[in-house]
Amino acid sequence: MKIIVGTRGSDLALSQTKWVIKNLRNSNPNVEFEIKIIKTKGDRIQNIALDKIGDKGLFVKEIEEQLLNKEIDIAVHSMKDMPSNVTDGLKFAAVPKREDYRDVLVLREGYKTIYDLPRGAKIGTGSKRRKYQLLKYREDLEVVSIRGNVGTRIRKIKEENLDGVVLAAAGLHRLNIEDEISFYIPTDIMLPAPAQGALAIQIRENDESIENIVSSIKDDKTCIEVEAERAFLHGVDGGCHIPVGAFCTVDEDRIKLDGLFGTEDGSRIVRTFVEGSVDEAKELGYKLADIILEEMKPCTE
Ligand SMILES: NCc1[nH]cc(CCC(=O)O)c1CC(=O)O
Repeated sequence: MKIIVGTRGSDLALSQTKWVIKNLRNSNPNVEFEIKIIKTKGDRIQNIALDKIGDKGLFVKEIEEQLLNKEIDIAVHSMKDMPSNVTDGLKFAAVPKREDYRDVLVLREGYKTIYDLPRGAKIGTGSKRRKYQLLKYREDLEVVSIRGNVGTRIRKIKEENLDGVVLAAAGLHRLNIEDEISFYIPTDIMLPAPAQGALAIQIRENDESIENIVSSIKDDKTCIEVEAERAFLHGVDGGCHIPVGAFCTVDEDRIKLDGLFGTEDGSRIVRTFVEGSVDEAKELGYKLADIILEEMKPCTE
């Protein structure tokens, strides 16, 4: 049996796809895997800020089409890039073990932590979630909008004379460039994006044989975390034009889910949490969304 695995062509996308295939091979030694690189709209448009393109699933649409057309059998994405509405005819197979969930700072030479940054330091990020949480913590910082894949964003520290950039730890770990990380931002300062560090393995809805193969690399704890965080994302109807963060921790049979949601201009940001049983991960995500939306109400009416 041969399985065609579709992915974007960025270094990060390829390294995570190879990681998935390596793990699938271990538990399915008789299956052959082949990588197919697919270019998406998000890869083609490089010069516009993501929140200005305003298109959910910018990095996934072309890949999903090939999955539906059976040109590929599996698609590997970063779960945090996946829109909260699932596409008809497709589903996510079991989620494998999550990488580091945290956001990190990559700083220019001379700075080691967020506490070293001088007044007015220039930090690059294209994400409103990162921007408004940074400013909430340190309103003197200057946040500069940047885009591009991980390597490009790190190069921009020198090219655009920044003091640092915010990135996901998971990306740097997967690219084996964790040496670049200066500082892991604690979650009380910065809540990660829903499902940050987790992978999405997407398959056709009724493809049982592929589903069985993929389920061999399922991680139960990650599945619970992702379920809760993405239910929250769905509940607030978040996309990349709005600041949304979520982070679930599992402790035996209990879970705690932190959520953050704000207005597009960052004038209001609400962060709170709920706790409950691991059996109600999804319900807790929606419950937290309701609580936060209720708290936001006075300013939207
Ligand atoms: N938005 C792009 C993107 N999608 C997934 C990751 C990192 C890996 C992950 O979170 O799974 C990144 C880069 C980043 O945010 O620094």
